[in-house]
Amino acid sequence: MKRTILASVSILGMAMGGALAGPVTDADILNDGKNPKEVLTNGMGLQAHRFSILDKVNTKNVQNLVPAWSFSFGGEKQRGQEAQALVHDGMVFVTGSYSRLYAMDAKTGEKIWEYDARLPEGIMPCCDVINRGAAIYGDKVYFSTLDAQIIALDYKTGKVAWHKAIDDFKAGYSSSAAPIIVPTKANGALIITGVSGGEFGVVGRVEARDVNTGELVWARPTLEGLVGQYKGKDTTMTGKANETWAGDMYKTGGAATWLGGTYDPETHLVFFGTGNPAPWNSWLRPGDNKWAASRLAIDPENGEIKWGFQTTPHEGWDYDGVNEVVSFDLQKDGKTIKAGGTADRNGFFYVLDRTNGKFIDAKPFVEKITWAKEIDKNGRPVFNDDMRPGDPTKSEDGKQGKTVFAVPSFLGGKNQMPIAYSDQTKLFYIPSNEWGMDIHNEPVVYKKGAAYLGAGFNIKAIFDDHIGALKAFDPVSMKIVWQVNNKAPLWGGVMTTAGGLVFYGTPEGYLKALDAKTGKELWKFNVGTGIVAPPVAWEQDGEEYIGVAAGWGGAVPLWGGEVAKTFKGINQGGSYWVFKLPPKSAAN
Ligand SMILES: O=C(O)c1cc(C(=O)O)c2c(n1)C(=O)C(=O)c1cc(C(=O)O)[nH]c1-2
Ligand SMILES: [Ca+2]
Repeated sequence: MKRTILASVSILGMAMGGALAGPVTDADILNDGKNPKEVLTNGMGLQAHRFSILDKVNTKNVQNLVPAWSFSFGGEKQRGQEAQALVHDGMVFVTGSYSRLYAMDAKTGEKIWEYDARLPEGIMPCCDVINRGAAIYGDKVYFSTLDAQIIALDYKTGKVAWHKAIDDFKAGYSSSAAPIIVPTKANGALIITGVSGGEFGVVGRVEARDVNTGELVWARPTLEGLVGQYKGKDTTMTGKANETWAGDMYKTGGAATWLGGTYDPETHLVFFGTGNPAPWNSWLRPGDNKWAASRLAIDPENGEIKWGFQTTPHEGWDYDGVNEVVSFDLQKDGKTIKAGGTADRNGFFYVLDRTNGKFIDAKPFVEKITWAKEIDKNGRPVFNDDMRPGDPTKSEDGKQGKTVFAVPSFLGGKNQMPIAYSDQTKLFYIPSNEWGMDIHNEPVVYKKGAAYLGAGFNIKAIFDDHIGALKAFDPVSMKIVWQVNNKAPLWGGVMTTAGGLVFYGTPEGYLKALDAKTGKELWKFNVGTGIVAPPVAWEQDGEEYIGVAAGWGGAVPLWGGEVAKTFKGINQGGSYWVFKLPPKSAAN
């Protein structure tokens, strides 16, 4: 009897795409999200739905979920574990916050190998030691490090295949995002990454490298007035110099691409968001400051910009526009539109036509927004002028402009934690935060490798009972369908499944499962430290496994001002947790 069941499971497994052994191919990458035995991309599929087609764990049995294994990241000072894991060839790959990469046995959690990038003294990450995950292709697994390097390792042994510098960490560059793999016609599969360092006046860019050698194929600066590169030669300029920037300000203008990108095979476009323009003090840089606080669609063949959409022109509150563009089919007025959904740090959820960047709609996903009244029909915010921190040169001593209380705080309606889109409910699930800040501007001059803000701030709660709120958002009605509040700010990503579930973690240490239709809490488990990473699911020997990295940290404890003081009790750490249903007899 048992043999028959096993045999039928494996036949089904083959029909759905079995567990892959050996090198990861273009087809495997393009198929990610459709083969439940593998998780090959950040986003659980190139379009970043974070939707698992698995339904073995579902609304009826999720309350029985128990730990299968847990893995310690070991070492000292562990914290800020923001990475999404990858699963391939019976192995789980996850990056740790101190630029480490761990390979574990997917069934037992046993360590297979570990790689420590050994960070030098003097690195300058703005927002804690963090890393959001790896990429996998061929026989290699890839990740970038806080000292702005990118490293390829043999995925079976952890041996270094190549190692390249993205940029100079002493100039404020770092790297915190998971790279993405994109198959191209002209240059085969490319590994595409961004840069971090907007708080130090770096020059934001997206770049693509050869997966086999790490050689640079193209680079695309995000700041208007700078010239792109293709195979060592200059190409086109991004926009026109000084059209939306004054003087030379664009040369240290930020717009870092620090959250990484997504790729849409249907339009063959790579989408990257861009961070704050530098410095934060917006009085020093009159104009819209393109392409900071924007979304860019880039041609993966050569790095050309196909379209740009700026969410916060003349940004002045650190509303980085890096948030991921999730490609989805929008059913509206009897038509199917190739859309992109994105929950911006500025508190508005945008739906764009992803073929051309045309604005479709934007509505708030947080309860309160003060910096803008609304988004107009062209997609441009209608500013609340008295919510822009005052010009310091207009103050009595010229040193500190007027303080305003702006909502959301600079840590945003949403920050680094990725949203999910359910192919089943057609809803987006957004880990959001409701908070504000006192913010003022100060004079500042650019100095290489020094903080370049020209602002002071203090984040404060706006409601008594919650800061975090997980929202189910309908991109057709542009309304919130349900929300579940959380006392501490949510800082971990979301996964949704064909089992009708939404999984997410909280700083209080709970991994939770909700009913995707109603938001009803169906299960929770405390992992003993705050969760700031997105969960994943995969199938192993016919069972569904659910994994998440645990370890409180990231920007909230560092920059949370008054709010951070209330979370002193949450322990940091570093571990990977995996759950599954107990054997049939135990679960009834
Ligand atoms: O402008 C930038 O280059 C940049 C980079 C990063 C980063 O690399 O993590 C963050 C931010 N900005 C930022 O503004 C921010 O709030 C933030 C939070 C976090 C985090 O991981 O918790 N990173 C970053
Ligand atoms: Ca920033």
